[in-house]
Amino acid sequence: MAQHATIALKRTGAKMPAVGFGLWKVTNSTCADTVYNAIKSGYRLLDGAGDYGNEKEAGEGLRRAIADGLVKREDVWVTSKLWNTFHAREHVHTLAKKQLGLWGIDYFDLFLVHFPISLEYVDPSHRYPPEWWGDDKKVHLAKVPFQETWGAMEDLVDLGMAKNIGVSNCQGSLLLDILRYARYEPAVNQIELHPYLTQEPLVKLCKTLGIAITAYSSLGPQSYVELGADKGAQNLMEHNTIKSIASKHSKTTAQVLLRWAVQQGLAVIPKSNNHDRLVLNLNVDQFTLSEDEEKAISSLNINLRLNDPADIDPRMAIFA
Ligand SMILES: NC(=O)C1=CN([C@@H]2O[C@H](COP(=O)(O)OP(=O)(O)OC[C@H]3O[C@@H](n4cnc5c(N)ncnc54)[C@H](OP(=O)(O)O)[C@@H]3O)[C@@H](O)[C@H]2O)C=CC1
Ligand SMILES: O=C1CO[C@H](CO)[C@@H](O)[C@@H]1O
Repeated sequence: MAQHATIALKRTGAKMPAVGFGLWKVTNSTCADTVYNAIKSGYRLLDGAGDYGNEKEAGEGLRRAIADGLVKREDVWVTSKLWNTFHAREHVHTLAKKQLGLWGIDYFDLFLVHFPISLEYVDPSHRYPPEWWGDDKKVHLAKVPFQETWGAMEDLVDLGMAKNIGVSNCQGSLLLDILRYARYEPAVNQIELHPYLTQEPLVKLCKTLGIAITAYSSLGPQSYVELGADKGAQNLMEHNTIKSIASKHSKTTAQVLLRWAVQQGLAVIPKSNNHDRLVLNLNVDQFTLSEDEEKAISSLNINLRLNDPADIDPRMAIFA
């Protein structure tokens, strides 16, 4: 099996695979098989979260791959995330334990605070997977200081439940604030990043601080609703700039978009329910974009954010 690129994390030196498999919207009924086949095809990182609602099925696929001798537990990097309703100190440990139980494993390679937004606690025995909204379909903000949540995340490291901890959807100012009090600095910031949202200042800051970046939604807008048509956006996989670069390298447009991120030293976690696409997405190591090609892709930036919690409730504005 070909060796794929990895990114060394600062505190532990752990090598995180640069291309992983994203689990959001991976269909529950096929998730175990999809994960098994992803591992069989060479994926060594799975990116889950409490609210994706498929941790049990993903764990089944992983454990079947281990039982069949395809991999050992230590060969597969499992990332998961703490949902916004569980930020209070007393809930972090309980939820991490529950999520590990669903996966059927005893540690996460990386556990992330999913959003720097705390919502009112909802008992997981009442509703799991968790959501943005309460029973009344309204968002209920809570006031848990991030320092409290981070302290509880650090305890997970001490307890051996998470080998690395990090954040997601965090702006530079919050990262700098966390560094004031962290015993364990965030290893990773998982953020939306694609040619329409290149996030250059944040990428630069994370590089300076030694915080690795995982880019999500690397393929850009997928549906009409997400297109940002008012900003002139279109499906990036159909964009002429990407198409002409892809044809020069005899690659798919998706591979070019993923390569563009990986070549910047970022990790990516593409998701696909389709086996052929899943296989193609992993194979972005065998070609290099020229500097001009990289620049042409980066110049498509229009600061188009597809995943902004403020779209759900304006009080959740976390991006400048
Ligand atoms: N931390 C966070 O807040 C967030 C994290 N994430 C993580 O990032 C992962 C990836 O992000 P996501 O937003 O799902 O977006 P992606 O950019 O990975 O994929 C978007 C869509 O593109 C389609 N697709 C995938 N590969 C190809 C291909 N080669 N050619 C054509 N179409 C393709 C897929 O549909 P199909 O299945 O039909 O192939 C998929 O639904 C998530 O699964 C999740 O793990 C995502 C959003 C937020
Ligand atoms: O990661 C995810 C993708 O984005 C969604 C919308 O904000 C989140 O709910 C989900 O957790």
